[in-house]
Amino acid sequence: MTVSQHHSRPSSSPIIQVRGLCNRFGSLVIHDDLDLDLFAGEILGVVGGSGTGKSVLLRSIVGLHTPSAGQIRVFDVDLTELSGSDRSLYEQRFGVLFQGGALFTSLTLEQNISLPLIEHAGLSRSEAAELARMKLALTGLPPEAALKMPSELSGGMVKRAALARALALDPEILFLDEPTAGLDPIGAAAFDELIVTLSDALGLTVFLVTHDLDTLYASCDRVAVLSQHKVLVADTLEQVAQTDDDWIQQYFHGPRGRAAIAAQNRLTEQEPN
Ligand SMILES: Nc1ncnc2c1ncn2[C@@H]1O[C@H](COP(=O)(O)OP(=O)(O)OP(=O)(O)O)[C@@H](O)[C@H]1O
Repeated sequence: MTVSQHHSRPSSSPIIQVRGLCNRFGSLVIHDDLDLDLFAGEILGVVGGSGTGKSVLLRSIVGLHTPSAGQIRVFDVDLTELSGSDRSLYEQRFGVLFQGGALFTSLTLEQNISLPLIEHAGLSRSEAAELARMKLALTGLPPEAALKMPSELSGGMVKRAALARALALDPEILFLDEPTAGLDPIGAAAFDELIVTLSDALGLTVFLVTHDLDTLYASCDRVAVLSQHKVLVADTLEQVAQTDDDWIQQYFHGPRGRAAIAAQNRLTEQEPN
């Protein structure tokens, strides 16, 4: 059984519905009438060539970028129509892991994770510290990591700490922007597995922007491909890989694609029946 087969299949109710999304920067059109659904409980991998607007899509959904046009319905509410304070109540149900982790370099890991708990959940310093240590343990970090500064950690540990911070406020939807970028293959595989385990254990829905084919094979229930300013296809890996599109064919069936499929097949063969 592969890691992804451990994961439950998506339910039928979309938790996020993006409709007619348009994003332009001056004369540069990024998204034009883009539609996308994210289903409760699924891990959706979002891929596409460089500059196709994967990060802009993520930032539009989580409220860090105001789209040029379109609707973003989350939990059945159109976030683009809400005022700032109403919107931020919904946004607290999101956890976001940015590229590079974005931890405060002058704070220990425990302080980094305590911060949102003190600011948004109104916890005392000691309550927040206790919960922060629990979140760090959840992401597989040893207890002594709590008092370390980000600069004292390996890249993989920084990612785990940033994930712990994204999970601080018990989000329902986790957004990950290139979570395995910069990790070695072993660290990346361990991080993929952690995402699947946490998604299952915590009932998280995951929106995962990646270039990493191994991540798609190991973690994702569905894959959405951004191309020609839209979501060209959003389906299971097997279906997407068969789509008649130049970029998709090169991506899935080029040398790296073939290597990822071969690695996945070897994993499947090694598993006990
Ligand atoms: N605030 C901004 N102002 C102007 N242009 C922007 C802004 N944000 C993004 N862009 C442009 O929008 C395009 C899409 O950017 P985005 O970062 O979403 O691409 P991506 O698909 O995530 O790319 P990559 O895979 O390289 O990370 C790029 O051409 C980028 O330069």
